[in-house]
Amino acid sequence: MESPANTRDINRKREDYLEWPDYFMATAFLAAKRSKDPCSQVSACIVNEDNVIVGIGYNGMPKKCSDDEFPWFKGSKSDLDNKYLYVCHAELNAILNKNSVDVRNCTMFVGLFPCNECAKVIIQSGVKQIIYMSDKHGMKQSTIASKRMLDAAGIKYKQFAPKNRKIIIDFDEINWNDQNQLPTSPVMDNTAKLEKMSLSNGLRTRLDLEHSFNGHKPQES
Ligand SMILES: O=c1ccn([C@H]2C[C@H](O)[C@@H](COP(=O)(O)O)O2)c(=O)[nH]1
Repeated sequence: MESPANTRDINRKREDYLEWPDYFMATAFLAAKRSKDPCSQVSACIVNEDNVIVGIGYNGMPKKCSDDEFPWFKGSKSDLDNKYLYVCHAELNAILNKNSVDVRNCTMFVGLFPCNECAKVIIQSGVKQIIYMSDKHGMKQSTIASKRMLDAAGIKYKQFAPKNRKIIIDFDEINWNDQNQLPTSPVMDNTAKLEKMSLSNGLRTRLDLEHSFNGHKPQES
């Protein structure tokens, strides 16, 4: 759990930082917020062996298939009027969105246990481990088939055990230590002033500098 801002010690390494697994699952859950699916917002975050995120995706209509025009129903009599024939699954999107050469030996963090179609793509892509949050469709044949294929392919899967049940993102938090900044030193040496001169715009800073050299001007280059 994060400590409230006003109880933090600004001189000690934070102990309440997000650990990798919570960070990756939270990243997946954040991406899921982009999904337009009214029932299940699913997403996947692919991480390589160096803990670098190499792909993120969520369930959504394919590119150029407007999510205002294609259906989000699931109970319509005609399959053509339901979402299932159209939606790209989160896992597929995450793999297609990869920003690395491939996703071999990567771990996939997913909200929902991958269906059989996603399992096929996961196996072919070389992902070696799946960490999932929910197995709510565990009794469905598509999930049973998925597990059968993943087992055969030697891909490990395990349910996520979060350290934090809730992670709150507060856009105002960046300003929490506004009042706790160390005061700037009253004695600024000439080196610092030279750096300042190169960083900020000309005349005023230059005049400061000339003043601090007690009248001995630095040579013009
Ligand atoms: O492995 C999966 C399985 C499903 N999805 C997507 C496809 C749909 O948009 C929803 C499932 O909708 P329900 O209303 O819960 O049946 O989840 C996925 O991305 N990956």
